[in-house]
Amino acid sequence: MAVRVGVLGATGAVGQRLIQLLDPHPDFEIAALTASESSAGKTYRQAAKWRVDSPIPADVAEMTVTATDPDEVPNDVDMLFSSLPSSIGAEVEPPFCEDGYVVSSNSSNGRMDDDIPLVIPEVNADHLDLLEVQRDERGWDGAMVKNPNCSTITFVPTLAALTDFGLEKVHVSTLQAVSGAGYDGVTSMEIIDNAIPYIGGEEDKLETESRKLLGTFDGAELSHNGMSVAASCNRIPTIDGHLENVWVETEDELTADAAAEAMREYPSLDLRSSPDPLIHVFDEPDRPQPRMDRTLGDGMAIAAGGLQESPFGLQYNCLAHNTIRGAAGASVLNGELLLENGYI
Ligand SMILES: N[C@@H](CC=O)C(=O)O
Repeated sequence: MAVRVGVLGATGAVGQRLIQLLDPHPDFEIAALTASESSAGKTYRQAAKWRVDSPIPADVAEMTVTATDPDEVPNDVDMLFSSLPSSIGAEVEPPFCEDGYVVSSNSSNGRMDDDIPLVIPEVNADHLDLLEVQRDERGWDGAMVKNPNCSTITFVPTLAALTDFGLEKVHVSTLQAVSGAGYDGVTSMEIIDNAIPYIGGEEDKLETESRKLLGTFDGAELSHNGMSVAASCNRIPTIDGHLENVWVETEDELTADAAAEAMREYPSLDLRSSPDPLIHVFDEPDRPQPRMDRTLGDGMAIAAGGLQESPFGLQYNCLAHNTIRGAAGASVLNGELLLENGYI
């Protein structure tokens, strides 16, 4: 039987992607939609300005949107997918967990908290056991798991494939699509014929989240990975798909061929939304490209290419669909992991 789920922040860009992915999902049934007070009481069709590239699901369109409040969500809803703005997430997600809901959240609040698992299932599924620590410390009946920021998700799986070589220093420069900023994020006058070499708070997310994701959990505490990471983030006029240029210095010698093999062989998981292969490595020197490669693996694969040895270590490019693998798809995948591990 499908698990009844709710979407918190259902009218926003990631909320809409969540609905697009959850509506046909055989393990989940959308049973609650929440948004701001101004949307409460409206049908979803009235409340959301639907902009996803497939029709609004007919059954979801007629559902009534409620306020984002535990008292408004039916008790038989077992899991919540959250894509709230972080300031609102920080305020309302914990009360849902106290009330017994299991929350898979894309919101950035709490991602770096010691007792909140930050998870990419194919990379660090074992960090989910941190939920036992979380429940002990917070006294929650529910639980909270976070997925990382979209630009972090794009490069961390490629680093995970290289950990056996001993990661020491990582430099990453991003070319991020406009959808990452949300529908009203950058105006057309700002971004057409332009590139903006600043995305507020983004560099810190890449630098800190990557070290948490590649850290080790000993059953009680999580130690962050000791590698150093420097990031530089740029907004460019693509719609979807974050492209990143990466340089990695390792303890052991790392050739481009060995890196390509490690990435190609990096295992996927037996979860519905996990693609196989997880990392698609291109031999063509001009790939991956956002428009051509962002939908690999239904938007859940990581693409890599341009692997070469450089004076700053291994150099390569990687790409992921930022609103699918980098946001809504990441939360759904964490939901599948929670389900498989008996948290629902
Ligand atoms: N913070 C990211 C969101 C991911 O798509 C961005 O600004 O691009």
